[in-house]
Formats: sequence, C-alpha cells, structure tokens
Amino acid sequence: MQDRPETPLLDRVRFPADMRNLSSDQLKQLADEVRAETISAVSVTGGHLGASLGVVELTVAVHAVFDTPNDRLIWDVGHQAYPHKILTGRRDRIRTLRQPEGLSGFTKRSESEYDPFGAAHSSTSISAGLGMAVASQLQGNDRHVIAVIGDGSMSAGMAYEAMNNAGASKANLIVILNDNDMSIAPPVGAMSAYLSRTISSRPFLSVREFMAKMAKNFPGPLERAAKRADEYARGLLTGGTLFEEMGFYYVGPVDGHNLDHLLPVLRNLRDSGQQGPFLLHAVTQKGKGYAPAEASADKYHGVVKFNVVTGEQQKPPPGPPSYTKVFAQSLIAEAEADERIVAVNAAMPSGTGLDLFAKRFPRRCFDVGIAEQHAVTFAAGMATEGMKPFCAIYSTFLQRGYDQVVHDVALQHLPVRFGMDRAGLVGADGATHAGSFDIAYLGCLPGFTLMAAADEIELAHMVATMAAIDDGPSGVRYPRGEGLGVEALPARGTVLPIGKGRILREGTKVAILSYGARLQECLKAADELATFGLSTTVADARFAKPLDTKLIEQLARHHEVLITIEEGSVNGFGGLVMHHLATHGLLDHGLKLRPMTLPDIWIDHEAPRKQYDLARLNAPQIVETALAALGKSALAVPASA
Ligand SMILES: Cc1ncc(C[n+]2csc(CCOP(=O)(O)OP(=O)(O)O)c2C)c(N)n1
Ligand SMILES: CC(=O)[C@@H](O)[C@H](O)COP(=O)(O)O
Ligand SMILES: [Mg+2]
Repeated sequence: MQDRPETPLLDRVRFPADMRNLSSDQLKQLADEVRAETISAVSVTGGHLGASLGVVELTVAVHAVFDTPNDRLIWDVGHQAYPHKILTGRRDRIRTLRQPEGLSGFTKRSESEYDPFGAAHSSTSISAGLGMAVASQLQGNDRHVIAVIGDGSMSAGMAYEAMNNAGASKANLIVILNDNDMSIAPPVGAMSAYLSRTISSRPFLSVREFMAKMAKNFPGPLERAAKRADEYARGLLTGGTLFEEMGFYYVGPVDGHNLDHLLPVLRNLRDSGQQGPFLLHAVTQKGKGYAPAEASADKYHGVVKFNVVTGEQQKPPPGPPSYTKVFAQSLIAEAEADERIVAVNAAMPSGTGLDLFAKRFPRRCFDVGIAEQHAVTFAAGMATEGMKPFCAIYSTFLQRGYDQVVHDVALQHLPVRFGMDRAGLVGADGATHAGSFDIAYLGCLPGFTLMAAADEIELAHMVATMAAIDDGPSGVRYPRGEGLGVEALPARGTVLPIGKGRILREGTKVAILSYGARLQECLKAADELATFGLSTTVADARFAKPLDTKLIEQLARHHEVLITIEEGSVNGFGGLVMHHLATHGLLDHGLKLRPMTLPDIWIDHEAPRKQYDLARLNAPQIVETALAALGKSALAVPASA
C-alpha cells in the first residue's frame, strides 16, 4: 500500500458528493480506509463481513462516478452494503449494525435515501432496477440505475425473468455482476461454471481495449449505420456471451478491486450515450483484504464478534445441539434405513445442516443454488418416481417457492417433506428473515400434514413421522438456534400418531394449547398461574394439520379459558383452532378463547426491546393473558401469598 497522507480521507467523506472531486489515488486511499472501518465495525457487531469486503472498491467507484442518490444504486441481498452505508451518511451508526434500535444488516428504504430498494432475499435487484429505469424514462428523467448482483444470486430464476425483460427493453440500466465465485458455500450449477469459463477464456478487459470498443466515433446517427454500429458494439463488446444473447452489452471481465480499471469503465458506461442495458462483469474476492476472511472456507460470510488482529471469532461456548443439527442427524438416521430418502436445499447447505447429510450421502443430497422455486418442484418430480424428498428450506425462504408448494406439490398430493428451519423470530437478520408466516401459508392447504417441534426430541420424532407419510406433503417447523438440551436424543425418532396432540399437565380452569417451541414457557406460566389458585392444563398440539379436534373440543368444553400459542403470525394455528371451534358451536357458550401469536406488525431487529419481548410470547405474557381473560389483574396478590 503506497504511503498514505496522515489525514484520513474518510473523516472528510460523509456522503458520496464529498468524494466526487477526489483523485484516483485518493479514492484508493479512501477504499483502504473503508475496508479498515468495515472490519473494525463488524468485529464489534458481527454480520456479513466477507461479502462487504468483496465490494469495497466497487462501492467507492460507483458512488464516485454516479450521482447517487439521484442515480439509483441497488444492492442485491444487501448483505454486502456495509461499505455503502459507511459512505452514505451512516458511518456514525455503523457499530449499531444489526443491533436492536440499530442499522439494518441489509439495505432498507426507511433507513436512507441512498437505499432505493430494501433487500435481504436475493435476486430482486435487476427487477427492481428495471422498474426504476422504466419509471425514470416515463418521467423524462435521465438518471442511471445500477443493480449490483452477486454470482450466487444470479442462480435464481427471478434474475433471468428480469434479464429477459430488460434485454428487450433498452432501459438505461447497468447491472454489475459481482462475481466472487462464492455463494454462502462455493457456488453450484451451470451458470457458475459458465462464469468461470467466461473469466478464464478472456483476460481482464484492458482499459485501452475497452475505451477503443466504446469509442464514441461510431458512424453518425444514420439509422442503418447506428444499427450497424450497435451490432458491431455488441459483437465487439461481448464476443457472444450469454448476457449479450439476452440483449445486454456485456463489458468485462474487469478486476473489481482495481480502481484504475473500474473508474474509467464506469465513467464510460455513464457517458456512453449507448442505450442499455449493460452488464459489467466485475471479478472480485469475497473477504478481500482481510487475511482471516480470505483464508476461511466461507470467506467470513457471516461472523460473530471477532478479534481484528487474530480474526478469532468470539463464539459462545458450545451448548445443546442446534435444532438444525438435530434435524440433519435425524434425517441421516432415517436415510440410513431407507435409501429412497433424498435431501434438497437451495444454496444453504450449512444453514440447513444438509452439509452433514451430503457428507454421509453425497449422491442423495442436492444443492440447487438460490432457487427455492426449482428446489420444490425438483423434489416434487423426484416424489413422482417414488423417492422420499426432504426439502430443507428456511421458513422465510420457502416463501419464494410458495406456488410450487401449492400447485406442484399439495394439489397433486405429492409426498414432499419440508424441514422449515428458522421458524419464528431470528433476531439480527430482522423482519426479512423472520419465519413468521409458514403456519398461515401452509395451514390453508388441503391435505398438508403440518407439525411444530416443541423440543429436539419432538423434532426427531417428527422427522421420522414425515419419512412415513407417503400419501401427501408434510412439513415440520423448528426455531433458529440451540435446542433445550434435553436428555439423550433417540437414535431414530418414532412415528407419531398423525393429528394427535399430548397433554402434559391436567387442570380445570385455564387450558394452554401450545404449537411448537413455546411449550416450556407454557409450563412456566402454569406454575405461575397456580400461585393465583388457577389450575391449568398444558397441552402440546404437535400438529396444526390435521388438527386434534378431539383434544381441542375437550379443552374447550372443560375450561373457562383456552389460550393457543405459536411463534407465528396471526391466522396461523390459533386461526385453525378458532375456525374449528366456531364452526362446531363451541364458542357459543362463553369460552374465553385467546390466541397468542406474533403481533401483527413487522418485527425488525431494531424493534424496541419490549416489542421484541412481547413477540417472544414468554411466560409472563401468557400469565397476563390468562388473568386478563378472567378479569383478574396480573398485579393481584397471588392466592398463596
Ligand atoms: C431467496 C434467498 N435464498 C437464500 C438466501 C440466503 N443467502 C444470503 S446471501 C446468499 C449467497 C449470495 O451469494 P452472492 O449473490 O454470490 O453474494 P456474495 O455473498 O458472494 O457477495 C444466500 C444463499 C437469500 N438471502 N435469499
Ligand atoms: C444474508 C442471508 O440471507 C443469510 O446469510 C442469512 O443471514 C443466514 O441466516 P442464518 O444466520 O440464520 O443462517
Ligand atoms: Mg458471490
């Protein structure tokens, strides 16, 4: 690194406008300072470090060349936007990243005018960018729109839908393909192989070559000549890449860390006067500039707090096995006994635990890239041939494949199994990743068997149960993080009686019917209610579909208060219970029914702590709900006092 002047430039750059008169050398210094600031900040907050380090120079170059925020800059997924936030007026808050009341870990419209589009679920940037470009054209604005999308995110169908539309649109859209040859795991699929070939088959486009090819001295504006020039330009610029075939001017590959290349190329794309859309292929390195990240297999994709000097992460001491691990181990145990069991994930092998399954059964595990829609219907296809496919897809990401679940799986009664990890609130990733809706969006589908695990032993039994369900789709939801640390897990789960819940404690006044992992809080609440002289039944529903109607009717008939509880949105399990009771006249005789769900709001990571606690559906809230239903105050003196 050249010797740098002492005064940190970053102290003088609050917004992109402050950097637009800097020289190339100063911009290089600024990039070094932004990289150091990013490492320092994430070392205290944790977060998505690797992706952010891979786009430091890209971020500096785009903001230096384009007139953001008037020119729109969209970050796909948005997990790599920490340098962008540092340079767009949020440096003073960057150490609140992903903390309650702090900055979002992704781009967010409400957070800054420099974030024209929220993100976190991948592969949306080209669609949104095209929308903005077309709107600008209709409004007579000549702004530029830049969408930065990673190679991993380029494996999702939505990106092709957008390119297909953009390629025929001649929109003023610049797509920057941030190709670091990584997803969360190494990338998979033909597109990844294609990109590698494209890079290896041609050296970095030199600036001289690029300038020559984009030279303004194409024949004059005569229609035919311009058309010929246009074809010439496309032919020269592209050499027949897939992107050119889809109507983009392909430019690249360029070194995504070399400002001497990036700045003139971006200036030319800005000033070319050519109609778009353009695709600039930038080759970058995930984790760039931080040795521990560069050396790590996952390039420090997602880290907890760490020591900047050593890179050592401050991971908490190992606790009970995570639900993820229990799911994977249970599935492996079932797969040992049944060779028809196969597993599918969408670019989340480690997150879903299927990396463990793949080690044991490499031929029976499929990572299809960031392609949840395809994952679901791919599994459906396997099910038609008698295989037993398990789709392990986070609750929130399964939303991306919803019509495939409805139309390709449920409607055809195909026995696809869904392991929905991260069901419920997920903490620092916030509202975009909360698994709030799977009960609601699957509970309305006829013929679906739906379960929620109260603890890790229950999860093992539910995996075994799904393995045995061959007459239709089934799913189990379980939360992010560690289990309860119950005693030894079974070698293999046992098949549960379908549609049957279980009573853990008998009472007469209040009944609490839990669906999923709030059960322990219900037992605590029952103990607390006993101090008010209120005897409480606690039951675990286990199934949302088919409902245990016998149990529900029994609880409704023999208690004054019936509370249902789930870590899910309104219209989930509680809705299904209410629907059954109402349609069977069991609400006609004064039952005090109280469904407890997540509040009907978007619960961001930075939600005030109280909102988040409320959303956690803990014992105090359950006690409060029961007492209120009985017209008592939680402040009343307990009977035993
Ligand atoms: C629809 C969806 N599925 C899965 C994810 C989880 N996810 C977050 S980042 C990522 C990998 C993105 O790879 P790439 O686009 O290459 O970005 P990089 O991290 O390499 O910068 C994945 C799979 C997601 N955000 N959205
Ligand atoms: C950015 C992204 O979508 C993933 O990295 C996600 O943050 C992973 O979530 P978990 O940390 O719960 O696996
Ligand atoms: Mg990548």
